[in-house]
Amino acid sequence: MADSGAAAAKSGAGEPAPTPVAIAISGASGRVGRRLLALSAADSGLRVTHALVSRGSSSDGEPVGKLAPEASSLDVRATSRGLGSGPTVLVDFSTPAACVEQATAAAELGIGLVIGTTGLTDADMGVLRKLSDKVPVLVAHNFSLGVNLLCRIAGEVATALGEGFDIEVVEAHHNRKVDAPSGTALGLARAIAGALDRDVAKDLRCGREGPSCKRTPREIGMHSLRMGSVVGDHTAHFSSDFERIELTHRAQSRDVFAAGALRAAKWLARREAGWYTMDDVLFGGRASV
Ligand SMILES: NC(=O)C1=CN([C@@H]2O[C@H](COP(=O)(O)OP(=O)(O)OC[C@H]3O[C@@H](n4cnc5c(N)ncnc54)[C@H](OP(=O)(O)O)[C@@H]3O)[C@@H](O)[C@H]2O)C=CC1
Ligand SMILES: O=C(O)C1=N[C@H](C(=O)O)C[C@H](O)C1
Repeated sequence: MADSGAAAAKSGAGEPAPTPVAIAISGASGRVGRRLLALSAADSGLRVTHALVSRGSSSDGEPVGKLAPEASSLDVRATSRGLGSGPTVLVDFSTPAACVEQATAAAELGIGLVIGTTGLTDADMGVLRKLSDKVPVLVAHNFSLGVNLLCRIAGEVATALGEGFDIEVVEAHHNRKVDAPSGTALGLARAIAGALDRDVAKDLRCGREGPSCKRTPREIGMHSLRMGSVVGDHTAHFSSDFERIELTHRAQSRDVFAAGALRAAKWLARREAGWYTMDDVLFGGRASV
């Protein structure tokens, strides 16, 4: 590991350094996957055992240093051959289909799951829920502290304002993002809907078009912008006829997602089988901030 010397020094004379948590990264060749490799290589509390890529990936067989130069010290090659024994936790930032496939295989081996992939269907979520009978599973639409705080605050603002405010969520992302609305925007809408006793299945309205699309009082509007290299912006708008509140989070670097997911992996490595969220990691599962 890159700073194992520093870790030994930190642990104090005579104290053995804690055993690093062994992780596999799925989606290792992706935008987030590469940052996961880079940050884990610099973390003496982690050991990367596998860097999973798709069958047919141009990265298959490459040393991980080719995917992220900061990970050149790791003696690991990207592989499409799946997991063997070794990792305690699988960290997945891939595609919905790959996520379900890799997670199912990992759970068979008793490996815990940290899932960052968005665009999962209800059926996909059902599969992951079932896997949590066997292994610890943590699914998060966003691993940043700020977004998880934003969701809580937005729920509290919605409760305090009550009815009478129009609510619209606007998200912006880079032009390579495949799913819309973002998982985070959906999570934000769910937090607001929960606070107001609304139901996203009925009250969420994605976009508006046409001659008769006047908003209804209960609807939560949702709008997705795709442009350039935006890492991830989310705003919840609350507006009456007289005043407006806008709660905004802007991610400035993908490292905020990668660092949050690695923190979650270390936390999950010590947990029993079950279903967990970032609330458990960041706020100890407390109901309010
Ligand atoms: N929860 C959060 O905080 C965040 C979630 N995300 C989500 O994470 C996901 C990935 O995002 P991003 O990194 O930008 O996307 P990318 O498209 O850059 O990366 C996804 C990677 O998955 C790989 N992949 C495809 N199939 C498989 C497979 N069977 N096994 C392993 N890897 C596979 C692909 O490449 P290859 O073919 O080379 O394997 C690709 O590199 C998205 O759903 C995104 O919305 C993104 C940011 C933050
Ligand atoms: O695809 C992305 O990039 C992101 N996806 C996540 C989402 O869908 O919410 C999180 C983040 O906003 C970046």
